[in-house]
Amino acid sequence: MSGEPVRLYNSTASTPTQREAFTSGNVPVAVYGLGKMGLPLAAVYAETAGNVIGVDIDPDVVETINDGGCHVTGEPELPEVVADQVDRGRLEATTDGAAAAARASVHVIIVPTLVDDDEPDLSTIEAVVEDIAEGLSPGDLVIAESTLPPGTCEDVIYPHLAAESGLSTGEFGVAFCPERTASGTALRDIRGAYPKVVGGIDDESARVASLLYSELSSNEIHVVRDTTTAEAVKVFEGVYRDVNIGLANELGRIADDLGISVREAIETANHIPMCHLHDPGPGVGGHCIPYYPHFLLAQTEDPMPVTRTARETNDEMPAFTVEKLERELAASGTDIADATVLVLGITYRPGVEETRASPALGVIERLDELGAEVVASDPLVDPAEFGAQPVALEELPDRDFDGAILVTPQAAFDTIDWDEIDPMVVLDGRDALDLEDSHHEYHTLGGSVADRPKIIEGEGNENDEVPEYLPARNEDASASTSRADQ
Ligand SMILES: NC(=O)C1=CN([C@@H]2O[C@H](COP(=O)(O)OP(=O)(O)OC[C@H]3O[C@@H](n4cnc5c(N)ncnc54)[C@H](O)[C@@H]3O)[C@@H](O)[C@H]2O)C=CC1
Ligand SMILES: CC(=O)N[C@@H]1[C@@H](OP(=O)(O)OP(=O)(O)OC[C@H]2O[C@@H](n3ccc(=O)[nH]c3=O)[C@H](O)[C@@H]2O)O[C@H](C(=O)O)[C@@H](O)[C@@H]1O
Repeated sequence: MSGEPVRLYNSTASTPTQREAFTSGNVPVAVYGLGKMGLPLAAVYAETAGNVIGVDIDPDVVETINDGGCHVTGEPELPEVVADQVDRGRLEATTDGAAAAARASVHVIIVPTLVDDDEPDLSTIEAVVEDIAEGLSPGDLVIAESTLPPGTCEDVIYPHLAAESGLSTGEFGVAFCPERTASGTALRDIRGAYPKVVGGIDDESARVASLLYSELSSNEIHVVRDTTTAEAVKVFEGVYRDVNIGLANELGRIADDLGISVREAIETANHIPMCHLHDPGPGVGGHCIPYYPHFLLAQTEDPMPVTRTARETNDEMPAFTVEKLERELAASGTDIADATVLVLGITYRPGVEETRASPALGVIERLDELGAEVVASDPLVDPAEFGAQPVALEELPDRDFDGAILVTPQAAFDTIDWDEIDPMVVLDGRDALDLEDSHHEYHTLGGSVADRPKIIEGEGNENDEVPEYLPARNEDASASTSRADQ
């Protein structure tokens, strides 16, 4: 970088000149939070603009990155990109957020927004805002990528930055540009798997953020009216998922009453575009989906019964799962209080080293309450840290279990030779095992798609395309019907 940092907010330079300044490293970018999302984001900023200062409060994280290492696991290509960008001096890390803020002219917030007793916890966000404010200069842009309760940028971040920095609003910009990324595909997602949503506290903030993300991402930039709308987009995506998982779990729970495989019915129903039923399971984990509904529930007087009930349904699933096993054990003459139960999978999703709100925690807790001896296996975390006795997969044939619950289908579980393990009652929470014909008593949550629908090829419709279903926003039903007949 040559000389003073270039500051883009309120810049009068031409757009090509501003783009050139950004991509040639003259717009230093500070990224606050170098975790599962922050490090991939910092890496893509570095490969795009070549002048990134990553900030994390964890000195081990900072040291690892400055040594060219990568502490985030399960992200293809990330270790190589981080090593290369650090080696070329395009990415560095520090624990000093204020010093990083003083050097940067774009500040990106990607630290956790958690929930404490169903109330959003913005303490981490506010700590980062304090750091940024110490180094904020006229012409800077602050971008929040952490998922936030709608209204946070406008009511908390923007005024807080102005008050703490002494700058007046209009001298610096704030934008909300949500992180639409899932662990395991972070680089692909950030580089453009999905359109990038941009909401500015003012038009100039939206302009600068759009310019930056049109360089980072190959996908469209969707500019919405303001930061609150952008915050709502992200939270709504998460609430949509939580509500639909709640519906899937509610349908899965009546599989036995209906005497069907609900999963087979779901897979078949999902062949039409107006149906996108999700998967039943033992619960909803991670520090995102279980939290996002509370970002709305906590800030409206409206009871929001659909959102609230789905959240409650998902929260009940770990206990429901254990009580289903309890019933099946009792039916085979075993009292769960005298049982030894194996729990397979503790992280919230396969291959992701994250246990926050994992259904396994509720499963272990409920088994414990019922008096069972709980043994568990997970290749990514130590079960002993979660109240279960660890067991290695190779030991399973030598152990005596009354029951087992599969919570999270880690890839390593494919190596289990179930024929070598003494018969037990198995409850497969994710339809991940194939034990129908084994010597175990096998049950699932919601049935199995082993009995997939038989598809008999048709002649195909005239234009061989699945007809559009949802009428476009401004079209009336007749127009859309005629479209559907096309
Ligand atoms: N994990 C995911 O799948 C997605 C997460 N998000 C959003 O991104 C946020 C971050 O998620 P992850 O990266 O998964 O979290 P994470 O827990 O993996 O990483 C957070 C990092 O921030 C650091 N940190 C905490 N306080 C800090 C501070 N005051 N200053 C600087 N660094 C600090 C921590 O040391 C940690 O390294 C989430 O809370 C969510 O809002 C959005 C999309 C996907
Ligand atoms: C709307 C949406 O799909 N959001 C994604 C989600 O990713 P996340 O890593 O939280 O995983 P997830 O696939 O939603 O799973 C969350 C939890 O829900 C469970 N789950 C998921 C889907 C399903 O049909 N049934 C089900 O029980 C999973 O087992 C897991 O315990 O949340 C991310 C986020 O915002 O943090 C987001 O970027 C991702 O795109």
